[in-house]
Amino acid sequence: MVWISRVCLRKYGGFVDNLRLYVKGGSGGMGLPRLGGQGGKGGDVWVIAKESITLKKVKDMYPQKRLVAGVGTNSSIRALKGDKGNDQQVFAPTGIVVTTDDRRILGELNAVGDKVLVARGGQGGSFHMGYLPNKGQARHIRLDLKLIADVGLVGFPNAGKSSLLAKLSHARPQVASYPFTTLRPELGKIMYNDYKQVSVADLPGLIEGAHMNKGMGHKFLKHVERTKQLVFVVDVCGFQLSAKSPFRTAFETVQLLTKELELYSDEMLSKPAFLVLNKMDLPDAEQKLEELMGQLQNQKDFAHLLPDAMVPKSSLSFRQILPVSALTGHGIEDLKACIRQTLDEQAAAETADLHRACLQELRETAWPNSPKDSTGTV
Ligand SMILES: Nc1nc2c(ncn2[C@@H]2O[C@H](COP(=O)(O)OP(=O)(O)OP(=O)(O)O)[C@@H](O)[C@H]2O)c(=O)[nH]1
Ligand SMILES: [Mg+2]
Repeated sequence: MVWISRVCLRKYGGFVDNLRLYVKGGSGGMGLPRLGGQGGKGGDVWVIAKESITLKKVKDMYPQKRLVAGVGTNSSIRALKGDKGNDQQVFAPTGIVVTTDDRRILGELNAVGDKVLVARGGQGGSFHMGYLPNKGQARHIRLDLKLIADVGLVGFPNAGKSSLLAKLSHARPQVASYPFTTLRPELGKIMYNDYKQVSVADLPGLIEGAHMNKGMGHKFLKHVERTKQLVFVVDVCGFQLSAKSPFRTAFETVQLLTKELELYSDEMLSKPAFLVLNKMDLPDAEQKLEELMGQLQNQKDFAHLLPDAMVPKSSLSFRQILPVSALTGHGIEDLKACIRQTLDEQAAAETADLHRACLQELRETAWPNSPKDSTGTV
């Protein structure tokens, strides 16, 4: 069955980022006892990554909400071995994680052409099975879209995330002076002089209490689960959601954002993170920046500013703290350079890890009995 929250659809303008489908492999064909014939295997159901497709299109493409593969043909006098049933293929965009209803991961679609087997066809009847065929595997699966970007922008509403994306890249996301202007994730690409491209995801604003489904909740955080870096975008002059909500200084905002990420998943906080203090063109900005730097250096002394439940367990150590103005462009080139440098360092570390693993494997093959060396040096 295709599942999609109607509220979500209404609220986020038809953007579909998850889909639930019923899939069933085809049953096998009957064996032929008289001549020892074997029935054909039932067809399988596959999810395959394809270009230029969205989950919304997938949803529209399968209004029947069920995908059942073909049945294997029976064994007969003319064809003792029955034919395999037709496979069913569901095309989906890249960036999809395919899970069962109980969240067991069946596979991921990271590149065009990646395939995940989601329902196996039943075996055809044969001598060993008393010539009776097996039914195909049947279950519900979920296709969950997680954008694949190098960098994710996270921040409270109105902090200037979309303005920053527009300054960093050619993307033109909607920008406005009210909270929750961005209703769905947007991607942009930073182009460097050496033609390297780095993708950046702008997300709808997070607010305190997002883990309790306040505002847009946590659901969009899944899109930054796989990014390599996080950029916290904070209005240096603070933020107030509405007249009834408390005013939050930049320091409190950093704490609250860290808490929300921590509540979503500890892994989020293990990524390299930058703190971007936006709106440095505003009159009080320099003074606020100084105040914030003092507070960040002595975080424990200022923990009392928020109720205990809102203070994160661990404090984030940012790779860099960058004052910028998405309006004037001040500090944007520095931010681009920091992002690039860290990505290059991460890539170099990954390559070194890979070399170490290859060396270790070579060593184990060549000298199976040699002691293991965690550094991989042969
Ligand atoms: N003065 C000043 N205003 C800015 C700056 N950056 C953004 N703004 C303004 O702040 C408001 C919010 O900007 P957005 O880019 O829409 O903020 P956002 O974080 O994407 O907001 P949501 O999508 O609601 O989460 C807009 O009115 C922008 O023009 C800046 O550097 N300086
Ligand atoms: Mg926005």
